[in-house]
Amino acid sequence: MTAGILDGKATAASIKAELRERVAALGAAGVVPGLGTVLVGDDPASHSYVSGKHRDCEEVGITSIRRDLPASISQEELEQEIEALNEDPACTGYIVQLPLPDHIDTHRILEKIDPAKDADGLHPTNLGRLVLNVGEPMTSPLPCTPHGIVELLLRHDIDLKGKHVLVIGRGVTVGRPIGLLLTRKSINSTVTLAHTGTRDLEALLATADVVVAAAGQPHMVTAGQIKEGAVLLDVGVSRVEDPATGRKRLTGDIDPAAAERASWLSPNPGGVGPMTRAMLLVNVVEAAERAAGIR
Ligand SMILES: Nc1nc2c(c(=O)[nH]1)N[C@@H](CN(C=O)c1ccc(C(=O)N[C@@H](CCC(=O)O)C(=O)O)cc1)CN2
Repeated sequence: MTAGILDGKATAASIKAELRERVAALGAAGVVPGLGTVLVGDDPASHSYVSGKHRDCEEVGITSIRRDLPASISQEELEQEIEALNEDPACTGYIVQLPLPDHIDTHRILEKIDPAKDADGLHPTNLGRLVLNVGEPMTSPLPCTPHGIVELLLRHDIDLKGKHVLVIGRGVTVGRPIGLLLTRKSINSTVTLAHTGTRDLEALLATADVVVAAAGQPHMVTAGQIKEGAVLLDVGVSRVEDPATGRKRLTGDIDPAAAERASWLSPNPGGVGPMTRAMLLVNVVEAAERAAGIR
């Protein structure tokens, strides 16, 4: 068996095409959606992700508002930046790029975001709505990576009903919220959340129908460990030195050789990452539609 490719780039391109039409409809109603980004410090990967988000905005007609701030910024100064975006009518949704420097209290920053402008779906109010299962379809933003994974699977007609999904990694942007989405009645999967304290990961991998690997451990999931025909979603990203060139290379959590035994595999790069970016745009457009009373 050779796995089909869950092509995140192509799927994200279709979603962006759909969004262009919705942005045009908003424009006809006099509403221009605007995405704000708050980036603290000089981490090259974070800079590259934020630049990518603004390129996406340009593609679909969303206005960009970019706040690049020094790593030395204080908690108070950063909170003032957040308050300014909450008040800015041109900014209909925004994100704070993570991770923030160690001296910043990330929870306090995320709590300051106006939940109606929370384009990442990471404000406690919006995560709480997800826990409480408020509205289906949702009336509040969903976290981008979990939403992107579910959309990637559904748009490839992969049936998740009754399937056993093994999620590896308990981070707040992926591992914790994805189980809440997959166990909603409309999807109806059974989810196991594994983490560094999980005793027999091998046994779980050997029986899971779907594996979402979000641990940030290069090639931790291998062909020999998975169930024949499993669906594999590779979320984790590490930068590992290529011994041949001495240069750092993006490496996912799943060994690409696992494609030999899987039914579907999301490549990394080119799988879940582009979907994360696309779902951010969905959140921005939906927030603008709600604010305009269109949704
Ligand atoms: N506020 C947030 N911070 C972070 C999030 C998030 O969703 N919200 N997730 C990650 C970073 N991230 C988005 O911000 C992100 C990471 C990777 C990609 C992506 O498209 N990756 C490409 C490869 C990129 C490369 O070549 O370097 C891919 O997978 O094809 C998009 C978004 C942490 N922080």
